[in-house]
Amino acid sequence: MTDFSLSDLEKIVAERANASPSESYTAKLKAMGVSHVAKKLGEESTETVIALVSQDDDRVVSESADLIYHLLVALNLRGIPAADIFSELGRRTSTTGLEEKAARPPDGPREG
Ligand SMILES: N=c1c2ncn([C@@H]3O[C@H](COP(=O)(O)OP(=O)(O)OP(=O)(O)O)[C@@H](O)[C@H]3O)c2ncn1[C@@H]1O[C@H](COP(=O)(O)O)[C@@H](O)[C@H]1O
Repeated sequence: MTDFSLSDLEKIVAERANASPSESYTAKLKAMGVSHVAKKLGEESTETVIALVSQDDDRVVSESADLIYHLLVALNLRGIPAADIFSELGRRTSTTGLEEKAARPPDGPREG
């Protein structure tokens, strides 16, 4: 068990994004731009899926950590605080997943 949180990692990412790309993987990702980070996020997603269906628990944990780290970097580059994601998840707890899905527009992001 650890009390390390996603907010802690978000702060580290925000700080390291301003470091030199030669010293920081986060800064290197930032220098490559949001499209590159989005591509990396897709790769990490695929690796997580593969781990979930065919690899051991340690690998699932490792790939999930890679995925979450890259998502936090992507959000940082877009200037979106992780708190916005937590707020949205919190808002959704007032309804069931099936009700929330039914209330979504046919396609595209939801408003508000
Ligand atoms: N949590 C992470 C983290 N998870 C994964 N990774 C990196 O993400 C990469 C994922 O592996 P891949 O094989 O997909 O990528 P790669 O081949 O190494 O990289 P590319 O050449 O494809 O860009 C690895 O280089 C990992 O080191 C992370 N890098 C950094 N962090 C956190 O960010 C902090 C700051 O790191 P720096 O920015 O490097 O100082 C660290 O102390 C950690 O807390």
